[in-house]
Amino acid sequence: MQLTNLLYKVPLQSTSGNMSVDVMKLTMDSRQAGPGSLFAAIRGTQTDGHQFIDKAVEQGVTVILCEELPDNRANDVTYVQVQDTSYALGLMAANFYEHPSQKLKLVGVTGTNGKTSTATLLFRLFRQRGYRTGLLSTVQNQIDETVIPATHTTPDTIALNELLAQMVQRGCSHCFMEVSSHAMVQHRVVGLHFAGGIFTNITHDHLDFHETFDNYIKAKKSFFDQLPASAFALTNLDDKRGLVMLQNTAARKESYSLQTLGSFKGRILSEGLFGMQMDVDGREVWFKLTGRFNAYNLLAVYGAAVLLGEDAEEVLTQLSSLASPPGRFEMVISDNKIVGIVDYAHTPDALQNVLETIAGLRQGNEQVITVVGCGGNRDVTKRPIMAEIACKFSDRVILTSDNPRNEDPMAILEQMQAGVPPIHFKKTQTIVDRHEAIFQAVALAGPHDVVLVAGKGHETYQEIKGVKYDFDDRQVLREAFQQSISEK
Ligand SMILES: CC(=O)N[C@H]1[C@@H](OP(=O)(O)OP(=O)(O)OC[C@H]2O[C@@H](n3ccc(=O)[nH]c3=O)[C@H](O)[C@@H]2O)O[C@H](CO)[C@@H](O)[C@@H]1O[C@H](C)C(=O)N[C@@H](C)C(=O)N[C@H](CCC(=O)O)C(=O)O
Ligand SMILES: Nc1ncnc2c1ncn2[C@@H]1O[C@H](COP(=O)(O)OP(=O)(O)OP(=O)(O)O)[C@@H](O)[C@H]1O
Repeated sequence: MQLTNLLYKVPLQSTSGNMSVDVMKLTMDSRQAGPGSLFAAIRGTQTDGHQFIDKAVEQGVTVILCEELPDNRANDVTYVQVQDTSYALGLMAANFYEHPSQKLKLVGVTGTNGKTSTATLLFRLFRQRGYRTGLLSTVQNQIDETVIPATHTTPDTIALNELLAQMVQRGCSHCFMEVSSHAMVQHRVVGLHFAGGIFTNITHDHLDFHETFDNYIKAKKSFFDQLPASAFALTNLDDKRGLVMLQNTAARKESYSLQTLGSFKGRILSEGLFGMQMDVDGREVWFKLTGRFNAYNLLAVYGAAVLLGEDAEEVLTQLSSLASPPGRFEMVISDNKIVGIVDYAHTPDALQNVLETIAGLRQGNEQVITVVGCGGNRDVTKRPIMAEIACKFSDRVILTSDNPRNEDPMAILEQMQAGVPPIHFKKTQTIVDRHEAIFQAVALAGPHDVVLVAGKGHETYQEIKGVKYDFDDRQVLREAFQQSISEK
């Protein structure tokens, strides 16, 4: 695409060099730059892309997009200076891929918890209704039946537009995507045309990146601020910040609630480990998913589908047959009836929700045994809080490693231990090795007891010092169940 076309609607500060050059590729990584490509220099969290401009030029790059022009400029390279490279790159990526988001009904889901569940349920529902559909989520990206591994919750702006373009090419009519707060701050969705936005909830998370809760709220809200008037903005009225999210949106304001009068209303009538009965806008429906948090997700999915023009009754019938997304309250039951639950709860709020849900489903005096850890190189403030929550709602707790990444696993566990109240010391154990921790939890369990393995959900690896080792909580649980049965 000719550079001038690529720069359509991009606010420029200055340019130098040939503006009629053809750009065949966009990249924000100098290592990927070469002849025919445009290298966007982005100031990141670890380093400043401007430092790699010379490298990109050495490799024969055609265009440099930057905030600060280098002193020594190459004659055969075009330089485009903008105020904010990430923002400009967002607009350019949409231009480059010819605005795929305008050719789809694109719905974004944002919030601390429930994004993957809500987006995945929408994706499955729309596929079941016969639409070719796309999904961009933490667990995986998908174009109809084709699975494409995901590296981020929200891909970078180039990858994102490319994926949307592939969806259009494959005849998709809808795409459901997660919009993380990181994506908003880094302008990953700038230039996209959304048909709708959904807010799930906001609680303590990612303060390592946003620094204050206020900044985190602002990042989430900015998604709704940028929605067009033609879109819907569907919020959770039961969340304290539900209405704040919609304060400045141009989109049509819609809401859902389990407690008050929203555009879409739900009520849990009864629930068990294997499903729940709800009243949704006056219709009684049985869902395979359980727990109050899933009631919110289902209501958001139902509301969004209706706002996209689908028939309410048909939507509810089809939703009732859908199962949980991978690693979200996923059950593994042993032959001797120990109930294993693998859940991606890696925030204090999610952990509390899952444990409260389990407590609500208890029928007798079954024990709840929780195995939980916290990731390394991420928000440290949640570590003691998660340990405290685990203790408050469980009969036995095993603190263990999550993805320690580059941190010392024992140091993370010490920070978690600091949150264990003295009255709970006796029921708490620390086992660094996650495999051993899960085996120990199963060894402590009897029939009908619940072993909750929290934090890693669908992940099939454990990341230790830059290496991803094979590790799947569901698989380890199955092995532990087998061993416990052969020993008894
Ligand atoms: C904190 C964060 O969001 N980081 C993302 C960011 O990296 P960064 O800002 O640290 O980049 P950097 O390493 O400082 O480099 C700055 C620039 O120099 C460039 N560079 C660097 C080296 C070089 O030799 N040449 C070169 O050009 C880099 O390509 C980059 O453009 O930009 C990179 C390129 O898009 C992302 O891959 C990276 O995601 C990292 C891997 C990450 O872990 N992100 C997580 C925190 C994230 O985004 N999470 C949210 C979900 C959160 C949730 O809800 O759970 C997500 O949407 O996935
Ligand atoms: N609506 C909800 N409210 C609160 N907790 C939820 C909700 N939905 C799911 N959860 C809990 O949060 C965990 C993560 O759910 P989910 O993956 O859907 O959220 P997410 O927002 O996509 O998080 P991430 O981007 O980190 O994957 C689940 O395993 C469950 O414990």
